[in-house]
Amino acid sequence: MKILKFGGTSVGSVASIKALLDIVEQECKSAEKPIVVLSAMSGVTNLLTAMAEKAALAQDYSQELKTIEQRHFEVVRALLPAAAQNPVLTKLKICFNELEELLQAIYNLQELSLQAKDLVLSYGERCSTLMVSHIAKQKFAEALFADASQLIKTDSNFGQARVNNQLTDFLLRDFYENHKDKLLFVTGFIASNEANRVTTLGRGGSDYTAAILGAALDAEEIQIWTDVNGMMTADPRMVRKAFSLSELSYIEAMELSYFGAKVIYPPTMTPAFLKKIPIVIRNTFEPDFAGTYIRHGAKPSALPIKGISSIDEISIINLAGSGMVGKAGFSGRLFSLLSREQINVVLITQSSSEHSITFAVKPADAVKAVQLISKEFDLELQAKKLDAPEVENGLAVLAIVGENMKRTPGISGKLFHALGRNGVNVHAIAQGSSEYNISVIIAKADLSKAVNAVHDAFYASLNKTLHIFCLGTGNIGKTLFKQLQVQMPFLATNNDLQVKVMGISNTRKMLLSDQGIALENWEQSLSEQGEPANLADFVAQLKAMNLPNCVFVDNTASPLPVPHYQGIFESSISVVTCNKIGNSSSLAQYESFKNTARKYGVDFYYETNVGAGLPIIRTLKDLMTSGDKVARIEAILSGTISYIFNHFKGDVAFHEVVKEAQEKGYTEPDPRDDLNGRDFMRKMLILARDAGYAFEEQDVKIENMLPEACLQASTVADFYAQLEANANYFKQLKETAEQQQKVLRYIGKLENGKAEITLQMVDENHPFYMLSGSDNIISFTTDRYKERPLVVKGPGAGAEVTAAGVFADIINVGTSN
Ligand SMILES: NC(=O)C1=CN([C@@H]2O[C@H](COP(=O)(O)OP(=O)(O)OC[C@H]3O[C@@H](n4cnc5c(N)ncnc54)[C@H](O)[C@@H]3O)[C@@H](O)[C@H]2O)C=CC1
Ligand SMILES: N[C@@H](CC=O)C(=O)O
Ligand code: NA
Repeated sequence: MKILKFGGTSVGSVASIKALLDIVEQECKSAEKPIVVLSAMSGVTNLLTAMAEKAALAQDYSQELKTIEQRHFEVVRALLPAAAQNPVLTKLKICFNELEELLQAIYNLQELSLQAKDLVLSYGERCSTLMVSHIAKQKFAEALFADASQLIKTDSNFGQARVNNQLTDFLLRDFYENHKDKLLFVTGFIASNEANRVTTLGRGGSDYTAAILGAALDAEEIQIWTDVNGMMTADPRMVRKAFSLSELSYIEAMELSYFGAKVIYPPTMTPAFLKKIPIVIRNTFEPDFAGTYIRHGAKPSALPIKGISSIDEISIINLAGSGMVGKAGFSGRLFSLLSREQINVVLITQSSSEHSITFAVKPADAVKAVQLISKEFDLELQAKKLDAPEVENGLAVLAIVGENMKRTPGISGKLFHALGRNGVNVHAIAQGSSEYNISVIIAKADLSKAVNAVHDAFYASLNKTLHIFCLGTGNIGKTLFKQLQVQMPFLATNNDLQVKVMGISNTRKMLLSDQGIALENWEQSLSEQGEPANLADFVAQLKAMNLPNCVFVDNTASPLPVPHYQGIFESSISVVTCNKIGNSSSLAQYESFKNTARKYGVDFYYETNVGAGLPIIRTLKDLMTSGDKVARIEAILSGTISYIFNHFKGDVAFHEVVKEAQEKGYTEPDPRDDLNGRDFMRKMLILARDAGYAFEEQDVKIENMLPEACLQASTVADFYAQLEANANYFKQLKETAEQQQKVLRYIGKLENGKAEITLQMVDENHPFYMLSGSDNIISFTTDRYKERPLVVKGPGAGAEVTAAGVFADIINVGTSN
């Protein structure tokens, strides 16, 4: 025989009751009839509580009473034929009249005892079960209403009564023996004490009723029918990727439901565990879904943890003082005091020196706990053997749960890495000695980010989500979006990575979306849904989203985003940038970015600052971190000038080649920055700094290759006009080189603590002679690459290769998370 328990949402509406009866009908096809246990209609227990509290304050509660009546009557009218309605409505009306009298008595006394409250609450289950059992009679003539307050016996701990198992088992077996032929509909949640006063089994106690029945009657299975697909890896309202678990052990289910996963009431597990009766959690609204099995000998899963649970509101109390050291009775006194006063301690941690204890309670209990402690330990406080208790509010608990944890090393490492990497500060840690649960206390504001980050860390096969925020939708920004869009399926399959663009801004518009922006039509979304751009707001909003695994991508050529990097790092967000301004401004700022990123455990990647996508920054970093010493760097690092010199041939005019370079996307947004050597200077400066030189801008000497009038041009149009006007100067330069069978090269050199960029004519013996297109070339002469330098060469400008470099940096953040 099976026990089928239906929760509040399953008896909450006409449609759900129909679904419930279909499920019961299906079960009735098996050899033995099931026993059905029901909760109150959803929301009714809350209404009953509110009414009782109002009555005790002599306030009007008639509206709530009317609502409860109407909800029951509506169901009866919808599900029973007219002729069958009256007897049921009458029975319900009698119940509501009794309830009203009871509330009137509370109103008159202006006093609400726990006993009276239990009696008020009992009407929820009694009315719903009475109603459903009568509706069921239409399908099953043998349907019978059974009031569990006559069958389950408890002590007099009203509100959370403890079951007298022996007597209860006896009564239940006896009742079942005599009613085996009936289809029993039993009230959940309620019981009675020795004096036959109604008691309740604690909030969510209908699950417990099902387990008590199951254990007493040796049921083959206890089914808990609810409105979700079983127990999930995390709260699906917080973690979109949470998924249903197919199987759990009793202990895992207990640990998961203790913190938050309110799918099953934790005490339910004990009777089922003792009798090894499987519990299965199923969804009334998706009856075909197999649900979650909680059973003895549950197969250990391949996953190191089963789930993540949380409590979103908690306070911690810190107790410290010399009086606690070695005092065996101290914790005993403390915790029996709290238990006596019904303060539930959620978690405890104690330092090994025994000098301090931290424990967590519900915020509503924190003040009371401090008062009780202050009174109980008055002497110790006065003698300064104990410091005044400290309360910290606004906290949450996150716990990872799983039996496999104790067999798998590195679990806590992974947990703390995910938290640290995302800037989640841990206030306290507790690990059960069972090692089924590691709990951390964190700020409530960080909970959602933390649960998502931890979920991503442990369920890697589900694809980790990298949240990116992009500034700049120009040449590079646009190309990056195209590349990302094409590559997304590959990343999901091969890198277990999902890249979501959460925000885009240019100088005109900005758009942030917590769902992510689809890259197929980002331009349309930005123009139609975007707000006027405001950089400070954009940064403030992306920080406030407090998402895990975040990257800020600066694809602008503007100085304005740069001052925000610092605060972005401090919010534990990585930065990827092709904008050279950040790293080539003051040395102090360059160092501060590096140090802050390191301090907050995030990445700062800027490969495209030098040589676009060519692996130059990375190569230098590898040389430096492996202890090599750079003796000399020689390089051509302006793709634009390289292109110009490679194409300034024959009759073509200089300014026309410059124009071509701009049209091909090699130049800076302002081509003057390339031709006046400024862009090259920035690259040399960044390289010098990465090679360990404390350089400022003026330490890189630039040999100017333009006539003065070109340098003085005040607009880009004027610049082109001046290039044209000085055509002869460039022509001469070219011809001089050609006459000597040489080519023009703009070459940077860093050696002996000096950096310079010079215009040179080189012959075919020079290693930089053979270049084409927008090629960059760099040679590193180091302690280890002494005889023959390490050379990197290839296209060093252009939207495709630059966006690809930014892309690779983003993925490197994703995979180092
Ligand atoms: N073109 C190339 O081959 C390479 C370019 N880079 C760098 O790439 C960066 C971008 O270059 P392009 O895409 O060609 O520039 P672009 O001028 O085409 O685009 C710049 C974008 O940044 C946006 N922007 C500017 N200031 C902004 C602000 N304060 N807030 C929000 N958005 C802002 C603009 O609206 C525009 O969408 C530059 O820093 C450049 O040095 C780096 C390596 C190679
Ligand atoms: N404008 C730059 C682009 C790469 O940084 C160049 O020409 O090299
Ligand atoms: Na590069």
